Amino acid sequence: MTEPVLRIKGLTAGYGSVDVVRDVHLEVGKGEVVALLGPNGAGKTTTLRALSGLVKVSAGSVSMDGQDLTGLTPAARARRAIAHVPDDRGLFRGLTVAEHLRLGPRGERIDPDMAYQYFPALPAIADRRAGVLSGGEQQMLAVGRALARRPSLLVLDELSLGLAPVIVEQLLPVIRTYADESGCAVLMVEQHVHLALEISDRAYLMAHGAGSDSHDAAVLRRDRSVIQASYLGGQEWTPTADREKERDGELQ
Ligand SMILES: Nc1ncnc2c1ncn2[C@@H]1O[C@H](COP(=O)(O)OP(=O)(O)OP(=O)(O)O)[C@@H](O)[C@H]1O
Repeated sequence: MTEPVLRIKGLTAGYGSVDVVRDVHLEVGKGEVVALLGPNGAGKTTTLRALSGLVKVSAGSVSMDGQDLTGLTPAARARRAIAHVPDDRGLFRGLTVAEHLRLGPRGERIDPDMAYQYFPALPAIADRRAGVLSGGEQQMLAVGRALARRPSLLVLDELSLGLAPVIVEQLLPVIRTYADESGCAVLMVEQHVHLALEISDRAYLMAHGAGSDSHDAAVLRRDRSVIQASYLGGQEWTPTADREKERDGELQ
């Protein structure tokens, strides 16, 4: 079997002396889009931050292309072509779009054309400062900036935060296309479960700091019981989009 781009084994991590993520196992292959799903506080963001070296890991390992990243700083991991788009987007309000697309850790290749290719709306606003952009424009810039680094692993934390669903519906397919065309491995945390599963190959479900086995996204799209159990401990759960359709009488 070919080595996955990202392999997380038995990851236990947290803040101070408290581990909030325990024994999480996860893999993402070349060109795969994998969703990490789960309710608030499940430990999804902590898992992403741990793999990028931003949170203390007390057990387990994170490896990329078979190489253990333990002990590497976040900057060193970024040089290994991990691009992490945090949930606050990580932009500088006073810098323009073009300036953001020239930025990169020292010695790292930056290719603004990648950002402009995947987000054709960006060139027209290249001279605008990030602070005056709409939420959707900011998110295009945040993701575009990550793509400009030509990552092997793209880590996305709640792209949809603060965005209208219609904007999310436009953004997420770009991620799928990018993974297909570039071979980049994508790990994404997303609260819009329904939309995330539309573009994902597989998903892992987290609850109370623990992970799950991998689930095929197509199966989860058809059978919601697994997700229901993960999110609400068995309470009824329906994706927002489907709730709207149900209200409109489209679903039984
Ligand atoms: N900086 C921090 N210091 C201490 N505890 C934290 C810190 N950040 C998060 N936590 C705690 O760790 C647990 C997991 O949080 P995390 O943000 O990883 O969950 P999540 O699944 O991403 O949730 P959400 O979907 O709400 O963002 C929570 O109980 C949270 O309160």
